[in-house]
Amino acid sequence: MGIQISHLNKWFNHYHALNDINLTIEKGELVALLGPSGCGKTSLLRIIAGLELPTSGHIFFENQDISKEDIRNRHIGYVFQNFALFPHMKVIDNIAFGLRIKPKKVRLSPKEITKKAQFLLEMVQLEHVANHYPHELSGGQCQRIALARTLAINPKILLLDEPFSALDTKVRRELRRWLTQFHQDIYLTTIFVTHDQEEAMEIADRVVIMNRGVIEQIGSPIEILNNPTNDFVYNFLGDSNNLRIGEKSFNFRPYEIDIQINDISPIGYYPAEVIDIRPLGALLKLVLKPQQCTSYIEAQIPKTIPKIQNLKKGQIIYFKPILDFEI
Ligand SMILES: Nc1ncnc2c1ncn2[C@@H]1O[C@H](COP(=O)(O)OP(=O)(O)OP(=O)(O)O)[C@@H](O)[C@H]1O
Repeated sequence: MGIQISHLNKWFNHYHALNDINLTIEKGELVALLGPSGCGKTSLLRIIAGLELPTSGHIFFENQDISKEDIRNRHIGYVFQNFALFPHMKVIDNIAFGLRIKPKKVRLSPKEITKKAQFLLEMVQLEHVANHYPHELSGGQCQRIALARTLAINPKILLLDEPFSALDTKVRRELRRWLTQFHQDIYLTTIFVTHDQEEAMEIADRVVIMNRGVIEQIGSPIEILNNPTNDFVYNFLGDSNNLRIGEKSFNFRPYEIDIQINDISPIGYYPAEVIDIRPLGALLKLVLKPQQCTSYIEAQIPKTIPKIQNLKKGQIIYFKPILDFEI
């Protein structure tokens, strides 16, 4: 189901938590709401779900204005951080629960309910834990069961509010990959709230960057990364060096830098002292102090580049920002 949000505002007493939000989400799209704590992501999600009413503005599901519609008529699946499974119920019964409590006239037969619950367990690739209890599962498995339990009621829209944020980094990475694949299979309109830019970039078709109740930019991960529309978006999307040398100012990412290790300065390069060298996955992170500046900058260079193999702290090297935009 497609979603359209038009001129939506939310005030909490005197606080303008959402300020003229306009957003169209296509059917089957996975959109991430990304922004710092308190920017209004959860408020927007809760208003879409019907848990909260907007102060003004409209929400349309497939061109139908549902702004005042009860939550039960919105056909929403909502999964959040620490989504609680019923601890005294086996996994399979947790998933079947929503189907079993439906009114009798629309309820499936017990056999059909079990079949559907098993199908959902297969979808989240956890058939083997059907008869386990929640406390016997890992955090990542619990969140996948939470998703299966939510999908059991056939939602038209899936809302995920920081569903992986309570998990450790490695599990989060696995679940991100898993979710992207899963979403491609089920093709369900999905809104994913996160404050983690890496997570948003990795899973979303489009990213909505929010800040203090307004939308700063909407675009695909590549569009946003390559063409940030303002300083907030640029700085929010990752580390950046803000460097002033004489009359010139540069903004560049730690990986947007070229390093030369020569005895004399190549044209267009600046001298800097190597302050620190740290491994960072496939990269080396260098902290540099440009000679004409008082502040430090950070450079990230592929570990395998031969010229940096024997780099030492205290050494003078030459650097040049690349892909920089000069101010
Ligand atoms: N029920 C409420 N009453 C008063 N203020 C609220 C209420 N809910 C949210 N707010 C305020 O609205 C702003 C946006 O909150 P919201 O939870 O939507 O932000 P968020 O981007 O989801 O943040 P986080 O990432 O920390 O969850 C915050 O300043 C918050 O204090």
